Amino acid sequence: MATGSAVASHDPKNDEFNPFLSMQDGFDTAADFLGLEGGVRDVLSMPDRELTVNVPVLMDDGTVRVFTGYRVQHNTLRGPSKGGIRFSPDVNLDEVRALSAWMTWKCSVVNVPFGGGKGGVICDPRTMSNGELERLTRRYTAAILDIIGPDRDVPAPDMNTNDQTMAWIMDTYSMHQRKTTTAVVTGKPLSIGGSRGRREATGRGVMISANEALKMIGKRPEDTRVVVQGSGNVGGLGAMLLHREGYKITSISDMYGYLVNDRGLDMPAVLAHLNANRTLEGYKEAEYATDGKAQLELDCDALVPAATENQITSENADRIKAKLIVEGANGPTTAIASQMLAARGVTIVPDILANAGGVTVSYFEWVQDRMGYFWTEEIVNSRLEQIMVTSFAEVRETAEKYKVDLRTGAYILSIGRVASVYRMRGLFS
Ligand SMILES: NC(=O)C1=CN([C@@H]2O[C@H](COP(=O)(O)OP(=O)(O)OC[C@H]3O[C@@H](n4cnc5c(N)ncnc54)[C@H](O)[C@@H]3O)[C@@H](O)[C@H]2O)C=CC1
Ligand SMILES: O=C(O)CCC(=O)C(=O)O
Repeated sequence: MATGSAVASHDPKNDEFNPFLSMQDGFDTAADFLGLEGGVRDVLSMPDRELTVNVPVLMDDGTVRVFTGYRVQHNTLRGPSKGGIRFSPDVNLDEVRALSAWMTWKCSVVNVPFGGGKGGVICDPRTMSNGELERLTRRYTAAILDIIGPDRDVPAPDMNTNDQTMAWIMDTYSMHQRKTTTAVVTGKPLSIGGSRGRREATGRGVMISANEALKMIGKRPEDTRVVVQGSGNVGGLGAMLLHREGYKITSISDMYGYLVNDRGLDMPAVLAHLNANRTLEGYKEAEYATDGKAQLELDCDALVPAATENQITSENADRIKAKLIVEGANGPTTAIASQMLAARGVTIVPDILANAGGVTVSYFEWVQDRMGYFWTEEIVNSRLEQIMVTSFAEVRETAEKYKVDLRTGAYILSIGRVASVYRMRGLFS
């Protein structure tokens, strides 16, 4: 069997920015600490299954365009694969492979009974109408239909997809099954089997992780100035919840620019402005700037990258001023940058822990759909808090035991759990 590195496109100049290689760097380090034997190591370092589809979509102007999409299932040892679907012009197979592997480790860190999967479609949703997005979503769903399902692989929202996208997926799948099957996706609208609390869950998990990290480094939310990159589901709602908790959000961005106010932003007002205008620009109570890269280097106590991969790299790691980074996005810090920051004593709460609130409440949604019995928001939030706090403590204990940073601790904990299931189930021979 080939090793995982054989599947990643290898280009020495761009290796730092290949998310799959970044993921493998963390995997290899943890596998060395765990002394993982060859066969288990090989099988866990590469995806179980990769599906590429090219789907024709009727555009509003009467033409037909073909869109390429992927669904990668990294691992199903602990349960059905689980993970979001993103729509973006930057989607590529190595990215989806990395994201699917991170889902395996994430589900294992928070100990929910899923493996990891991820999907993506190369498209620019900003230039597409609602009708075009619906037709694309339905054709993509039909193309991956054979490999998804409540007991196989359960998609969810990610960048540029939302509860409406999940409703279309659920409906398309259900039409083909000839029965309503709500548990095929999570992150759905409440009226069709969504869970209370799922929309805010990833941001809530980021907030809980920040609270736990502050306890660890001996700081209080009121004394913590936070810069947030991204103002979508994770960044926007995460910033709102941090603000409510007493943190001072001094800057927030979207893909076009960022706001700064050293006295702290009024987050409800910022999000109301963003909802009304689709841009942060024009918000009166803060400065607005467009050089997004400079935002990450602003003076602050904590940085929450909640947009996309490869934002903190060997290029800017030395100029990052934050002493705490809570990774809302998947893979925002490259492996090299992570080492540079660790050497400077910066604490990083890694993505597979910090943003695991989303998949945790997705798990709750899947359970509720299968029971046909729905929980109150208080129950969802308190169970989420319990899982996040326990997982943080377990990652911290593992990191202390092996004398490593939190990222390596999280990888050791999660890969160790998956490997033990692998040994318990036995090899198919
Ligand atoms: N939605 C979810 O439940 C989860 C999402 N994530 C991860 O969190 C990240 C963000 O996802 P969502 O908030 O769901 O996406 P989203 O589409 O709701 O929001 C993305 C935000 O990032 C901004 N953005 C995109 N590229 C940027 C750039 N280069 N610089 C600055 N801002 C940029 C966009 O303008 C937008 O504000 C992704 O890495 C995703 O994989 C992780 C766990 C769960
Ligand atoms: O809610 C889920 O199932 C997965 C969300 C996701 O894609 C992620 O955690 O990166």
